[in-house]
Amino acid sequence: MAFQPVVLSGPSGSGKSTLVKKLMDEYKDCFAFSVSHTTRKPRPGEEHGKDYYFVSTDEMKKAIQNGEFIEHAEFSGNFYGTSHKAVEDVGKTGRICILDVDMQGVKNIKKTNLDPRYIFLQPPSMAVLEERLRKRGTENEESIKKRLSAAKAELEYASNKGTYDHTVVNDELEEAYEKLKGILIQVCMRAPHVTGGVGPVRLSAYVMISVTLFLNENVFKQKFIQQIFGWKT
Ligand SMILES: Nc1ncnc2c1ncn2[C@@H]1O[C@H](COP(=O)(O)OP(=O)(O)OP(=O)(O)O)[C@@H](O)[C@H]1O
Repeated sequence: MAFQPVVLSGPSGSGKSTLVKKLMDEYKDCFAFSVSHTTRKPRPGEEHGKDYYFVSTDEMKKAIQNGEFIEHAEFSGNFYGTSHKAVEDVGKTGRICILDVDMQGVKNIKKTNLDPRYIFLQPPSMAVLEERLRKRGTENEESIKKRLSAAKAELEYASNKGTYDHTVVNDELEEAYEKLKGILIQVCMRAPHVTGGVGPVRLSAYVMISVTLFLNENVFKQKFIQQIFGWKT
């Protein structure tokens, strides 16, 4: 059984990398990024097939024409893309594939038959977003302005009903993280939301999920569920 991939999107500075890092640190066997293709040259230490699939521009263009990519983009003269196969490969390992993409990536994915769960990470306000981007210290003034203006468009797009399956407001980091985990449990279960339940509801949900996952031999996902439900192994 392959799990539904998860698309995590949100303005630059909304906290996507921060939350995904927390998730991967805590549940490294449950989630993975797909390996992207790029036409840029490998940097020292980067491995083909692990960090990226390094391909020539000709190969990349052909693959794009063949419809092999879920989404692709060009940045400073190089192509980058996520192939259908790369996402399928993650699914085959029994992990949930996380795609961290911008609004354009979401629009492109919506044109494919990937059928992921779409999660929007929303900053508490534009003022907080600006403050976080400034504090991060990675952008110059021009880049901050560009990101804030893109953020407005992203928020507007996200406000259209049905664009995203879930919205997580990243105000308090721990709260946002817990909410994200609750959504991911739903992806694991492909069943209605149960994390808000207490006592017997949580227990029966836990038993149901465990049996399902056991039958599917996804033992490490049982661990994920156990940890999330507070039953440490
Ligand atoms: N809940 C939070 N409270 C305070 N600071 C936060 C919170 N979440 C993230 N941050 C900080 O905000 C900054 C932006 O977060 P992060 O780099 O994860 O965003 P991003 O969405 O991955 O951005 P980009 O798309 O540009 O990669 C980081 O410095 C991070 O430490």
